[in-house]
Amino acid sequence: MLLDFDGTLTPLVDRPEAVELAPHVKELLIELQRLLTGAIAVVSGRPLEQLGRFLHPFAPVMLGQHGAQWQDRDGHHHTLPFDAEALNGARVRLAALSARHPGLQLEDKGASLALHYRNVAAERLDRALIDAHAAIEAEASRLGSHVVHHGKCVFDLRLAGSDKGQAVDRVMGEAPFHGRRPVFIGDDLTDEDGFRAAEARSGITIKVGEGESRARYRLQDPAAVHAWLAACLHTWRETTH
Ligand SMILES: O=P(O)(O)OC[C@H]1O[C@H](O[C@H]2O[C@H](CO)[C@@H](O)[C@H](O)[C@H]2O)[C@H](O)[C@@H](O)[C@@H]1O
Repeated sequence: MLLDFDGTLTPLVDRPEAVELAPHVKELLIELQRLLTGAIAVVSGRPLEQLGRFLHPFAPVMLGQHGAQWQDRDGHHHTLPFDAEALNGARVRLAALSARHPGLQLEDKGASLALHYRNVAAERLDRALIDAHAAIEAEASRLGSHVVHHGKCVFDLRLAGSDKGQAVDRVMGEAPFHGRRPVFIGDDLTDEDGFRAAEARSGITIKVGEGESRARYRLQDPAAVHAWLAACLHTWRETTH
């Protein structure tokens, strides 16, 4: 079971730090983890440290920053290499830009940066989008190590060289996932790579919400995801007794 986080496990909220996973959903996920003998992973654009905090005490296999960060069997975190000093330059310039645009928020993810525009007022949005897009593309060209990904009300300056498809391959190559059929659930463009990789392994793919997708199935929103997971848990419990 491979789950995206924002927009899939949790509803989207105004600020990245304001997200919360309800205690009953954590309990559900912990139960699923037990039943699936550990074969449950969260594959997210967020950094691992954040994910660990938001999910606690649920502690699944985690892949962060769209696959550029992962945990090994001993729980150690790994990140694709990048030039921290060069990224710091980008961080300083993008922070200055966000200070000039009310509502524009810079998220520092360690190895990647995101410019969120969900809270920019409608009358300022066009200008903010033009400036934010130009600035973040310029930083991607300067760095060479990063690419721009346009997510939900966000420009993500993420590490190149990996995506959620590679994250799925990484997870599925190891126990306890190896040899099982993946189920990938996600809501955003970045999850399409995960769907492709899951399909290649005859997996089940579920898109959350509206919009074009290569996924085979559809759930309306995170509440529907929770209900579906609860139904799976119920059925699997019945069949394993
Ligand atoms: O791959 P995901 O787990 O879906 O992460 C994608 C991005 O999610 C977060 O941003 C999104 O959710 C925020 C909180 O609901 C919302 O305010 C924002 O507009 C969304 O884009 C996160 O902050 C990013 O770092 C992730 O890349």
